[in-house]
Amino acid sequence: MDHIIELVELTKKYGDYTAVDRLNLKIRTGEVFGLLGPNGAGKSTTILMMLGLTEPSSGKACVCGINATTHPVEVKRKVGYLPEDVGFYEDLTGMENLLYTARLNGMHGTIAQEKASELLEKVGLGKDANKKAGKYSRGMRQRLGLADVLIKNPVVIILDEPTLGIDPNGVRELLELIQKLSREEGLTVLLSSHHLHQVQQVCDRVGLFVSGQLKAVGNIQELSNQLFSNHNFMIQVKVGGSPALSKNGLHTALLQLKAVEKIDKQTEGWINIGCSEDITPVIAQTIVDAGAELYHLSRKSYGLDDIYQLYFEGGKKHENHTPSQTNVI
Ligand SMILES: Nc1ncnc2c1ncn2[C@@H]1O[C@H](COP(=O)(O)OP(=O)(O)OP(=O)(O)O)[C@@H](O)[C@H]1O
Repeated sequence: MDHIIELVELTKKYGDYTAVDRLNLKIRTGEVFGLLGPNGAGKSTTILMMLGLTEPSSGKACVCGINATTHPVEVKRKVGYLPEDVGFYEDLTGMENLLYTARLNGMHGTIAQEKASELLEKVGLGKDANKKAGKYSRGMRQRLGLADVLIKNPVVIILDEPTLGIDPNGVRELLELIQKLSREEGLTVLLSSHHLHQVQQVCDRVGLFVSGQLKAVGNIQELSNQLFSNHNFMIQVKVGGSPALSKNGLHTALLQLKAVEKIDKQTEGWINIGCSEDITPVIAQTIVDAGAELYHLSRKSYGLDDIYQLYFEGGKKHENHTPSQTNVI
């Protein structure tokens, strides 16, 4: 099966309010997919529909080819779900909590013991296996949550804001662990978050959610191409020399280049040049030929920051937007 999750025109309304609006999305087997969007964008509602925990108003959500609304129990057997806040028996140890889940899933005796130990090692809690869950830090609880999800042998894991409230080191460790699990075990991971940097770090592809709608899907390069197709290459230069020359002669010379689509002059000699193709050497030559002094030249590419800003802070920013990621030539 190429696509392990398939959402077709998935919609959820609460009265007149549309929380999820005609969502179409296919997630490939084995990929780490990020649902990225601000609070209230509809990520959790989408996840609940995938798990069969809330009914869509229209459309459908299929996981492993199974309709989550009509066959929620079958879907739950395939999917491990780690909610924002995992509940554990605080007086039981990490190991005892895992054994409890194992028993609920029909796993007993030595097999359950071995599996629980293996998973605790895998999530980095080997040394803390016999510590009470109530004494675990937030990061440790999330890692125990991952082990708790994995003991059910799922093929898909869905993580809702897994890094919330964890310190930066813990976040890094958890994300590395999620990525490793996906690579080593062939697991499909769906991760919901509003932390763009975390999503960028760990996800193969990202879906951008805004007000219940999926605005764009792809890896960072694809998103960048979809959203900034007007100016595929932004070349930034800092020039000096005669003010008259840089104001008129150079501007005209640059605009005469076929690939140049837009020129934004900034202060202190900085100029952003939007181009349809990478003509970095030609721009350098044009500046020198125009008699200006070239102090800096770099090609910028759009990162998730720019993409996020475009959608979450309004389209107006797009026009004057300065990309954040710089490849200095
Ligand atoms: N049971 C409900 N009744 C009415 N409105 C709801 C209900 N559940 C969610 N909503 C609304 O639907 C919208 C989407 O909520 P949802 O929790 O899916 O967003 P989210 O992207 O997961 O946000 P967060 O990151 O804050 O969890 C929000 O405006 C929310 O208030």
